[in-house]
Amino acid sequence: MPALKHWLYMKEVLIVAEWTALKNIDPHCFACGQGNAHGLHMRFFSDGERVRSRLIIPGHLRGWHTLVHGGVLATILDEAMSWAAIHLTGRFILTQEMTVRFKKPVRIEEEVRVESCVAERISPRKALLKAEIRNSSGDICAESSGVFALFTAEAFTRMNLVPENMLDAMNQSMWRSA
Ligand SMILES: CCCCCCCCCCCCCC(=O)SCCNC(=O)CCNC(=O)[C@H](O)C(C)(C)COP(=O)(O)OP(=O)(O)OC[C@H]1O[C@@H](n2cnc3c(N)ncnc32)[C@H](O)[C@@H]1OP(=O)(O)O
Repeated sequence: MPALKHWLYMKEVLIVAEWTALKNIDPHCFACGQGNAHGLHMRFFSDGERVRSRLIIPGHLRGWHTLVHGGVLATILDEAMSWAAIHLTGRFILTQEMTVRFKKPVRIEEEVRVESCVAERISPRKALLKAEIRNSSGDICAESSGVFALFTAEAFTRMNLVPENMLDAMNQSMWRSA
């Protein structure tokens, strides 16, 4: 294989290897459920330090005219921080608090990219997450930070939020790649 072709091939292999698709658990989740007819159908990828997703926000989620509703952007940020919290800390999570800064309008039907990471492991039970949404020009349109409560599988079971059989299934597959 000529050197340039080989280099491009290796680059592609590395890029694919760098960002691994994360396994989806709940098909009904508004943000990541692939079976939710009204949802955002987000799919997530991780490089081990960050989590990211690309999506086109459907027209029915608009606020003003062709602009995406701010609450929808907050949901996207919350979801991205949640997946980062789960995958990068290896814990079940609940969003405890979050702040959002809306910096530029986002248009419906435009591709956006969201990226998130753990900014600080505050304690064994708490982490600070950050996320940002960029438009197709690469501008940061919204950014967030949030405190997430972290739970072991046993502690999350005690919270009684998700049926135990579903939690078991999640616990077995959540930390693996798709
Ligand atoms: C594949 C991966 C993806 C999978 C798909 C899913 C996608 C993701 C879905 C994304 C969805 C998006 C995300 C969403 O939208 S999550 C939905 C939105 N968020 C919520 O509903 C959170 C509601 N808030 C609370 O429940 C509390 O405020 C929390 C729990 C967050 C903090 O409460 P706080 O800090 O004020 O604590 P406390 O002093 O009151 O404690 C009371 C008791 O609670 C227990 N307790 C509390 N914290 C922990 C802990 N960390 N480990 C173990 N136990 C814990 C413990 O018994 C404690 O008593 P003690 O024993 O300490 O004395």
